[in-house]
Amino acid sequence: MSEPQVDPLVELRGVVKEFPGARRGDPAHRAVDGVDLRVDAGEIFAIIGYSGAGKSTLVRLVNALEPVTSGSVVVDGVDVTTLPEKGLRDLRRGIGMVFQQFNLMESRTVWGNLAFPLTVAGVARRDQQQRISELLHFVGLADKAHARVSELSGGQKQRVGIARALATEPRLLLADEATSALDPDTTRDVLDLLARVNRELGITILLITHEMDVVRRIAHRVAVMEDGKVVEQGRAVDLFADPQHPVTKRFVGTVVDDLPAPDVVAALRERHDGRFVRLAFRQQEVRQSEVFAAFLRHEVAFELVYGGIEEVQGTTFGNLTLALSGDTAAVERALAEVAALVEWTEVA
Ligand SMILES: Nc1ncnc2c1ncn2[C@@H]1O[C@H](COP(=O)(O)OP(=O)(O)OP(=O)(O)O)[C@@H](O)[C@H]1O
Repeated sequence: MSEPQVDPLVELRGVVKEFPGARRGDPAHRAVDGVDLRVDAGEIFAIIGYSGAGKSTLVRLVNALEPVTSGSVVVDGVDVTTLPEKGLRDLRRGIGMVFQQFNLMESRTVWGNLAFPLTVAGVARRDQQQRISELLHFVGLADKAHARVSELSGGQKQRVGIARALATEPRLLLADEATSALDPDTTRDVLDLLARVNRELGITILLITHEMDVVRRIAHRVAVMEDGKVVEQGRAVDLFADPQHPVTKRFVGTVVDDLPAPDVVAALRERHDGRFVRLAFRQQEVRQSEVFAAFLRHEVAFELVYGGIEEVQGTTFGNLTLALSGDTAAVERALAEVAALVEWTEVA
């Protein structure tokens, strides 16, 4: 079955960005190295990579804060690499930005921070009132309108940051490490808010992060960057279930326990007899109960010693390491049946 056609909102083709070397005569530094990327209207697309991978530079090319060295960047049907000044202003008005350090006017009130982009966009004062009030309700800060930003918590500041980004009704939101300065609970709240922005307002979100948990929680699709290149991209569920590139595997490993480390296995062996096998649950259709029933039918005792099941965009997957004990032949028979349901590997 072919996927339904969705219009791309952002399309990068063969994009290269070089910065001049630090000293004269130094070779140019390629921060973005031949990137092809397509963000569909209505989705949450994540770019993940370690520090220096080129994520921030890539995002700055999308809103044309930096010119590309070569390649094309098309946003909402317009090639931004050739836009004159007026076109750039229109482009940026259609793109909301959310930053790691919030970039708010700290000494001004929440209201003042939200009024600013509206004034710049030429929205009359009486219309600003209505819009700001809607925005504050949407982000859950209706009672903070007249508080100074400096009095707010980090999570509240980021809510203001998101409200400000939404003020001029953009089609696209660029979020650069929007939750990296926040604690885990606050991160969850802010990610929930971004998911609502996407779902309820229909705004496309391109976010960059170095945390796979952010991807797991809200991204529909993801691109993994290393050394300026996209090394792997696809649906978030597919990348979690079957990462190919070593960098992707490392990122997925931060969220999903893969195999217990050798010292963990050694410690587990002191407490558990029998064979250790790892079961890889990769599809929603495979129910754990069916797998466990196979062991029970063959009178094989099992104990879960490591791993866990995660959920990504409604699909469950994960790895469970079991200690199996029972008659050797019975264990073999049970594993033969289990192999028809899930992939299993011996844990040495
Ligand atoms: N204005 C600039 N001049 C020179 N080099 C730059 C400039 N901006 C970025 N770079 C270099 O380009 C590379 C990619 O940087 P970039 O900030 O895009 O990476 P990143 O993946 O966003 O990492 P981080 O999360 O640390 O910001 C780095 O080697 C960086 O030093």
